[in-house]
This record gives sequence, C-alpha cells and structure tokens, in this order.
Amino acid sequence: MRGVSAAFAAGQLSAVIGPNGAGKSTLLRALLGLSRPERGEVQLLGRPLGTWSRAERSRQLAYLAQGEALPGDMTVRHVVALGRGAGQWRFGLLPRDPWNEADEAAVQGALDRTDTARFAGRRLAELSGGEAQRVALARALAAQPRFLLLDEPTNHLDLAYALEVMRYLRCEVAGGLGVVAVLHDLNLAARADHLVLLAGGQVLVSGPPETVLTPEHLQAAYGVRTRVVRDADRLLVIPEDGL
Ligand SMILES: Nc1ncnc2c1ncn2[C@@H]1O[C@H](COP(=O)(O)OP(=O)(O)OP(=O)(O)O)[C@@H](O)[C@H]1O
Repeated sequence: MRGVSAAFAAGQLSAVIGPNGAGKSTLLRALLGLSRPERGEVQLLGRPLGTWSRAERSRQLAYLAQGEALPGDMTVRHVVALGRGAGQWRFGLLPRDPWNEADEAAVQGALDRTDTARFAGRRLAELSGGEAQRVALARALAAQPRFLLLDEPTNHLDLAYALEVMRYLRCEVAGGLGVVAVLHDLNLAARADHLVLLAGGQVLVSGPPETVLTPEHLQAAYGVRTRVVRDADRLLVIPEDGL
C-alpha cells in the first residue's frame, strides 16, 4: 500500500471496499496494529497506535476476522464471555478472573443485541453459519470496544442474515460505536455512512456513498461498467456486464 490516508470516526458506519487484492485486509490489520507500516503512522484517538499498551488497545479495538474459526464444543454463552478476556481464548485460557457483574452485564447485553440469547446454551457446532456469525459478532461486542473492525462480516451469509448483521451494526453505531467493515457487496456498502474505495494499494476515493459510488470510480477500481441508480433513499449499483 502506498500513500494511504483515511480517517474513521466513532458513531459512524464506515465500509472499506475495492477489488480482490486491493489491500482492504492489509489496511484493517494496520489499523489494528497487527502489522506495522514501513512508513507513515496509524493513530487511535489522536495518539500513535504504537504508544498504546496491548491491553489498552484491546479495550478500544475489537476485530472480527474473516471466517474466524470459533471453538465448536463451547456453548454460545461461553464463547461470548471470552470476548471479555481480550482475546485470551485463542490460547485456550478461560475468561478473565475475577468475573464481575459488569462482565456478566456486557455478555448478556451482547447476547440480547445480536439475538443470540435464545440459543446461549447451545454448542457452537450446532449452529448454522449465519447464527455462528452472529455469535462471533456478540463476542466482539462483549468487549465493549470503541471501534469494531470487521473483515467481510457478511461473507457466506444469505440475504436475510447479511441484512441482519448490517442492522445490528447500525444499532451499535447509533450507540456510539465506530464500525469499519470490509464489504464486497456494494449494495450493502451503499448503506454505510462513509466509504473508502481502495484499488491497487491506494485510496481511489473516500467520502459518503453518493460521492464514492459513481460509475467512473467503479470502472476505475473494478474495470466493470455499472449503472448507479437511486431507489427511495438508497443507492443501487447495477453491473452492466451483458449477462
Ligand atoms: N503477508 C503478506 N505478505 C506479502 N504480501 C501480502 C501479504 N498479505 C497480503 N499480501 C498481498 O497484498 C495485497 C493486498 O492483499 P489484501 O489481503 O489486503 O487484499 P484484499 O483487498 O483484502 O483482498 P480480498 O478482497 O481478496 O480479500 C495482495 O496482492 C496480497 O497478495
């Protein structure tokens, strides 16, 4: 990636879009501090990311990776509770000890807001892909981060589940969370507040959907002719591919 400049605000739903290999996941990883840029700097709340301790950083930033494998033999409630342990579950550790009422409330809140409470006692392996994705979202929300970064959260989800995930994210954004989601579906991305269109490791354009989703920009990024139409209050991207 070269010369990338982008800003993401709390209380906003931002989407990073662009063709395969454009650098979307790389940007997300840099924002999370999982990879360090050779040049330039990532700042979190005006402070260089490198000056935040790991623990401080993980209280601010939660990450939902692409196709993350969650432990299938655990119950949904347990998996969500691990969200309070700042990622320790990866190493097979139990959630943070001592467990307190604030932890319990955060877990219950995340279960309720993702509509996963009703199967909280089931094992993850017994869920559909869409349900499991909602549990993954609940685990990230249980950490009560300021920003949630998601890599293709609607991948493999059917239309209803994809819209549902977007609806949950919308609710969290209304509550002040900053969401940065890598999305491939441009018609879902059209529902974001802010878009960053990457191509070839650079920001082609960023701004509100009306500014970014134009046939010219999409042709330049994807090499595909499109028609962009307004339907009620949202934009629709229609590929003009002759199929
Ligand atoms: N660890 C790495 N080392 C070297 N090159 C990498 C590494 N990870 C990714 N790349 C390369 O960087 C480019 C951007 O990859 P990235 O995964 O960020 O793209 P993306 O936009 O998320 O793509 P996709 O939509 O296919 O997931 C690609 O050309 C990829 O091959």
